[in-house]
Amino acid sequence: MTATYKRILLKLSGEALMGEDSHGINHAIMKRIVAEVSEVNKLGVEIAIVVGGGNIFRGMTSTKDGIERVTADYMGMLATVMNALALQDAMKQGGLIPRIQSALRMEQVVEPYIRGRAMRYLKEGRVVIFAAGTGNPFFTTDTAAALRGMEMNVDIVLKATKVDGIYTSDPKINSEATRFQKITFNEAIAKNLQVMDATALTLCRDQKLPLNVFSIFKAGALKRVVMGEDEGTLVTV
Ligand SMILES: Nc1ncnc2c1ncn2[C@@H]1O[C@H](COP(=O)(O)OP(=O)(O)OP(=O)(O)O)[C@@H](O)[C@H]1O
Ligand SMILES: O=c1ccn([C@@H]2O[C@H](COP(=O)(O)O)[C@@H](O)[C@H]2O)c(=O)[nH]1
Repeated sequence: MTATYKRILLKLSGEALMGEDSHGINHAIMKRIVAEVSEVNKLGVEIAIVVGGGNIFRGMTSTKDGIERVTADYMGMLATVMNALALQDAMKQGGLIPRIQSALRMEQVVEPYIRGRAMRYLKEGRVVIFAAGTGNPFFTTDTAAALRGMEMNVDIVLKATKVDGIYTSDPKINSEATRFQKITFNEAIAKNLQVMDATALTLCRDQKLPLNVFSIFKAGALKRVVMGEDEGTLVTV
Protein backbone atom coordinates (compact mmCIF):
# COMPACT_ATOMS: atom_id res chain seq x y z
CA MET A 1 0.00 0.00 0.00
CA THR A 2 1.45 3.35 -1.01
CA ALA A 3 0.43 6.46 0.88
CA THR A 4 -0.67 9.52 -1.11
CA TYR A 5 1.01 11.81 1.40
CA LYS A 6 4.60 10.89 2.31
CA ARG A 7 5.17 13.55 4.96
CA ILE A 8 2.36 14.96 7.09
CA LEU A 9 1.83 17.53 9.81
CA LEU A 10 -0.81 16.26 12.20
CA LYS A 11 -2.46 18.88 14.42
CA LEU A 12 -3.86 17.13 17.48
CA SER A 13 -6.48 19.17 19.26
CA GLY A 14 -5.87 19.42 22.99
CA GLU A 15 -9.59 18.99 23.59
CA ALA A 16 -9.55 15.71 21.69
CA LEU A 17 -7.05 14.37 24.24
CA MET A 18 -9.59 14.68 27.06
CA GLY A 19 -12.14 12.44 25.33
CA GLU A 20 -15.44 12.68 27.19
CA ASP A 21 -13.74 14.05 30.34
CA SER A 22 -14.20 17.71 31.29
CA HIS A 23 -10.46 18.51 31.18
CA GLY A 24 -6.99 16.95 31.25
CA ILE A 25 -5.73 13.86 29.46
CA ASN A 26 -7.72 10.68 28.99
CA HIS A 27 -5.16 7.90 28.78
CA ALA A 28 -7.40 5.43 26.97
CA ILE A 29 -7.98 8.05 24.25
CA MET A 30 -4.28 8.81 24.11
CA LYS A 31 -3.54 5.10 23.58
CA ARG A 32 -6.07 4.94 20.73
CA ILE A 33 -4.57 8.01 19.07
CA VAL A 34 -1.08 6.51 19.33
CA ALA A 35 -2.35 3.29 17.69
CA GLU A 36 -3.74 5.34 14.76
CA VAL A 37 -0.42 7.23 14.40
CA SER A 38 1.52 3.98 14.61
CA GLU A 39 -0.46 2.45 11.73
CA VAL A 40 0.50 5.37 9.50
CA ASN A 41 4.12 5.33 10.71
CA LYS A 42 4.32 1.68 9.59
CA LEU A 43 3.37 2.75 6.06
CA GLY A 44 6.62 4.75 5.99
CA VAL A 45 4.86 8.11 6.26
CA GLU A 46 6.95 10.80 7.97
CA ILE A 47 4.94 12.32 10.81
CA ALA A 48 5.30 15.68 12.53
CA ILE A 49 2.75 16.60 15.19
CA VAL A 50 1.65 19.92 16.66
CA VAL A 51 -0.27 19.38 19.85
CA GLY A 52 -2.85 21.83 21.21
CA GLY A 53 -3.51 22.79 24.82
CA GLY A 54 -7.25 23.47 25.01
CA ASN A 55 -7.82 20.53 27.38
CA ILE A 56 -5.68 22.29 30.00
CA PHE A 57 -5.54 26.03 29.36
CA ARG A 58 -6.62 28.55 26.76
CA GLY A 59 -5.29 32.11 26.81
CA MET A 60 -8.41 33.83 25.50
CA THR A 61 -10.84 32.36 28.03
CA SER A 62 -8.50 32.94 30.95
CA THR A 63 -8.30 36.68 30.33
CA LYS A 64 -11.93 36.78 31.51
CA ASP A 65 -10.64 35.70 34.93
CA GLY A 66 -8.37 38.77 34.99
CA ILE A 67 -5.11 37.20 33.79
CA GLU A 68 -3.21 39.45 31.38
CA ARG A 69 -3.51 38.09 27.80
CA VAL A 70 0.20 37.63 27.18
CA THR A 71 0.67 35.82 30.50
CA ALA A 72 -2.37 33.63 29.77
CA ASP A 73 -1.00 32.79 26.33
CA TYR A 74 2.34 31.70 27.78
CA MET A 75 0.39 29.52 30.22
CA GLY A 76 -1.47 28.05 27.24
CA MET A 77 1.81 27.30 25.47
CA LEU A 78 3.10 25.57 28.61
CA ALA A 79 -0.08 23.46 28.59
CA THR A 80 0.87 22.18 25.14
CA VAL A 81 4.25 21.09 26.53
CA MET A 82 2.45 18.98 29.14
CA ASN A 83 0.35 17.37 26.42
CA ALA A 84 3.48 16.77 24.34
CA LEU A 85 5.20 15.01 27.25
CA ALA A 86 2.17 12.79 27.82
CA LEU A 87 1.98 12.02 24.11
CA GLN A 88 5.69 11.24 23.97
CA ASP A 89 5.32 8.84 26.87
CA ALA A 90 2.32 7.09 25.28
CA MET A 91 4.19 6.84 21.98
CA LYS A 92 7.23 5.24 23.60
CA GLN A 93 4.93 2.70 25.24
CA GLY A 94 3.32 2.12 21.85
CA GLY A 95 6.68 1.30 20.21
CA LEU A 96 7.19 4.60 18.34
CA ILE A 97 10.31 6.77 18.60
CA PRO A 98 9.11 10.28 19.43
CA ARG A 99 11.14 13.48 19.81
CA ILE A 100 9.71 16.69 21.25
CA GLN A 101 10.93 20.09 20.10
CA SER A 102 9.66 23.18 21.89
CA ALA A 103 9.26 26.71 20.54
CA LEU A 104 9.98 27.95 24.10
CA ARG A 105 13.36 26.97 25.56
CA MET A 106 13.31 24.56 28.50
CA GLU A 107 16.31 22.32 27.85
CA GLN A 108 15.99 20.23 31.01
CA VAL A 109 12.62 19.02 29.79
CA VAL A 110 12.55 19.11 25.97
CA GLU A 111 14.94 20.09 23.21
CA PRO A 112 14.48 23.44 21.45
CA TYR A 113 13.04 23.72 17.96
CA ILE A 114 15.83 23.29 15.42
CA ARG A 115 14.51 22.92 11.88
CA GLY A 116 17.41 20.90 10.45
CA ARG A 117 17.37 18.45 13.33
CA ALA A 118 13.59 18.03 13.09
CA MET A 119 13.93 17.28 9.36
CA ARG A 120 16.60 14.67 10.14
CA TYR A 121 14.37 12.99 12.74
CA LEU A 122 11.56 12.79 10.18
CA LYS A 123 13.84 11.15 7.61
CA GLU A 124 14.91 8.65 10.31
CA GLY A 125 11.28 7.66 10.88
CA ARG A 126 10.97 9.37 14.26
CA VAL A 127 7.76 11.15 15.14
CA VAL A 128 8.51 14.80 15.88
CA ILE A 129 6.17 16.49 18.35
CA PHE A 130 6.25 20.29 18.22
CA ALA A 131 5.32 21.86 21.55
CA ALA A 132 4.67 25.43 22.74
CA GLY A 133 2.91 26.46 19.53
CA THR A 134 4.73 29.22 17.66
CA GLY A 135 6.40 30.43 20.87
CA ASN A 136 4.53 33.73 20.54
CA PRO A 137 1.43 35.01 22.34
CA PHE A 138 -1.68 35.97 20.32
CA PHE A 139 -1.29 32.90 18.11
CA THR A 140 -2.79 29.42 18.26
CA THR A 141 -1.55 25.90 17.72
CA ASP A 142 -3.53 25.83 14.45
CA THR A 143 -1.22 28.58 13.21
CA ALA A 144 1.77 26.67 14.61
CA ALA A 145 0.59 23.63 12.59
CA ALA A 146 0.49 25.67 9.38
CA LEU A 147 3.88 27.25 10.15
CA ARG A 148 5.71 24.03 11.08
CA GLY A 149 3.99 22.25 8.19
CA MET A 150 5.48 24.79 5.77
CA GLU A 151 8.91 24.64 7.45
CA MET A 152 8.95 20.83 7.32
CA ASN A 153 7.87 20.83 3.64
CA VAL A 154 4.99 18.48 4.40
CA ASP A 155 2.54 17.35 1.73
CA ILE A 156 -0.54 18.15 3.82
CA VAL A 157 -1.67 19.49 7.19
CA LEU A 158 -4.17 17.20 8.93
CA LYS A 159 -6.32 18.69 11.64
CA ALA A 160 -7.43 15.85 13.90
CA THR A 161 -10.36 16.98 15.97
CA LYS A 162 -13.62 15.91 17.60
CA VAL A 163 -15.82 16.43 14.53
CA ASP A 164 -15.52 14.58 11.23
CA GLY A 165 -14.91 17.57 8.99
CA ILE A 166 -15.85 21.15 8.29
CA TYR A 167 -19.58 21.91 8.49
CA THR A 168 -21.74 24.80 7.33
CA SER A 169 -21.75 25.80 11.02
CA ASP A 170 -20.57 24.22 14.28
CA PRO A 171 -22.20 20.73 14.27
CA LYS A 172 -21.96 20.60 18.07
CA ILE A 173 -24.37 23.55 18.21
CA ASN A 174 -26.40 23.16 15.01
CA SER A 175 -27.66 19.62 14.31
CA GLU A 176 -28.87 20.78 10.86
CA ALA A 177 -25.33 21.69 9.75
CA THR A 178 -24.00 19.75 6.78
CA ARG A 179 -20.44 18.65 6.06
CA PHE A 180 -18.32 19.85 3.15
CA GLN A 181 -16.50 17.05 1.36
CA LYS A 182 -14.21 19.67 -0.21
CA ILE A 183 -13.91 23.42 0.18
CA THR A 184 -11.45 26.11 -0.89
CA PHE A 185 -9.45 28.17 1.60
CA ASN A 186 -11.14 31.34 0.34
CA GLU A 187 -14.62 29.88 0.90
CA ALA A 188 -13.71 28.68 4.42
CA ILE A 189 -12.31 32.12 5.28
CA ALA A 190 -15.21 34.05 3.72
CA LYS A 191 -17.82 31.87 5.46
CA ASN A 192 -15.96 32.34 8.77
CA LEU A 193 -16.22 28.62 9.55
CA GLN A 194 -14.79 28.46 13.06
CA VAL A 195 -13.11 25.07 12.89
CA MET A 196 -9.64 26.52 12.22
CA ASP A 197 -8.39 30.05 12.75
CA ALA A 198 -8.13 32.41 9.80
CA THR A 199 -4.39 32.99 10.22
CA ALA A 200 -3.73 29.27 9.78
CA LEU A 201 -6.08 29.05 6.80
CA THR A 202 -4.43 32.06 5.16
CA LEU A 203 -0.91 30.67 5.66
CA CYS A 204 -1.89 27.32 4.12
CA ARG A 205 -3.67 29.05 1.24
CA ASP A 206 -0.73 31.32 0.44
CA GLN A 207 1.71 28.39 0.41
CA LYS A 208 -0.78 26.14 -1.46
CA LEU A 209 -0.49 23.63 1.37
CA PRO A 210 -3.61 21.41 1.45
CA LEU A 211 -5.47 20.79 4.69
CA ASN A 212 -7.77 17.99 5.79
CA VAL A 213 -10.03 18.21 8.84
CA PHE A 214 -11.13 14.82 10.19
CA SER A 215 -12.21 13.07 13.39
CA ILE A 216 -9.47 11.44 15.44
CA PHE A 217 -12.19 9.40 17.18
CA LYS A 218 -13.13 7.56 13.98
CA ALA A 219 -11.13 4.34 13.79
CA GLY A 220 -8.86 4.19 10.74
CA ALA A 221 -9.70 7.74 9.61
CA LEU A 222 -6.11 9.00 9.81
CA LYS A 223 -4.91 6.14 7.61
CA ARG A 224 -7.71 6.74 5.10
CA VAL A 225 -6.79 10.42 4.85
CA VAL A 226 -3.12 9.55 4.31
CA MET A 227 -4.09 7.04 1.60
CA GLY A 228 -5.94 9.83 -0.21
CA GLU A 229 -9.38 8.33 0.44
CA ASP A 230 -12.54 10.36 0.90
CA GLU A 231 -12.46 11.18 4.63
CA GLY A 232 -13.20 14.41 6.50
CA THR A 233 -13.05 17.68 4.57
CA LEU A 234 -10.26 18.52 2.14
CA VAL A 235 -9.36 22.21 1.88
CA THR A 236 -7.41 23.38 -1.17
CA VAL A 237 -6.70 26.61 -3.07
N1 LIG B 1 -18.01 25.09 10.81
C1 LIG B 1 -17.52 24.19 11.65
N2 LIG B 1 -17.28 22.92 11.24
C2 LIG B 1 -16.76 22.02 12.09
N3 LIG B 1 -16.46 22.27 13.39
C3 LIG B 1 -16.69 23.52 13.86
C4 LIG B 1 -17.23 24.54 13.00
N4 LIG B 1 -17.34 25.68 13.75
C5 LIG B 1 -16.87 25.39 14.97
N5 LIG B 1 -16.49 24.09 15.07
C6 LIG B 1 -15.95 23.48 16.28
O1 LIG B 1 -14.54 23.56 16.18
C7 LIG B 1 -14.01 22.50 16.98
C8 LIG B 1 -12.62 22.19 16.46
O2 LIG B 1 -11.75 22.89 17.20
P1 LIG B 1 -10.73 22.12 18.16
O3 LIG B 1 -11.20 22.19 19.55
O4 LIG B 1 -10.35 20.83 17.58
O5 LIG B 1 -9.54 23.01 17.86
P2 LIG B 1 -8.60 23.86 18.68
O6 LIG B 1 -9.38 24.92 19.40
O7 LIG B 1 -7.62 24.30 17.67
O8 LIG B 1 -7.93 22.81 19.62
P3 LIG B 1 -7.59 22.85 21.16
O9 LIG B 1 -8.61 22.00 21.80
O10 LIG B 1 -6.25 22.26 21.23
O11 LIG B 1 -7.60 24.27 21.59
C9 LIG B 1 -14.95 21.35 16.77
O12 LIG B 1 -14.98 20.52 17.90
C10 LIG B 1 -16.29 22.01 16.48
O13 LIG B 1 -17.20 21.88 17.56
O1 LIG C 1 1.54 29.92 19.12
C1 LIG C 1 0.78 29.85 20.13
C2 LIG C 1 0.03 28.71 20.42
C3 LIG C 1 -0.77 28.68 21.53
N1 LIG C 1 -0.84 29.77 22.35
C4 LIG C 1 -1.64 29.72 23.59
O2 LIG C 1 -1.84 28.36 24.01
C5 LIG C 1 -3.24 28.06 24.14
C6 LIG C 1 -3.50 26.65 23.76
O3 LIG C 1 -3.39 26.49 22.35
P1 LIG C 1 -4.65 26.02 21.44
O4 LIG C 1 -4.28 26.36 20.06
O5 LIG C 1 -5.86 26.78 21.92
O6 LIG C 1 -4.78 24.58 21.68
C7 LIG C 1 -3.92 29.10 23.27
O7 LIG C 1 -5.25 29.33 23.69
C8 LIG C 1 -3.04 30.33 23.48
O8 LIG C 1 -3.36 30.92 24.70
C9 LIG C 1 -0.14 30.91 22.03
O9 LIG C 1 -0.22 31.93 22.74
N2 LIG C 1 0.67 30.92 20.92
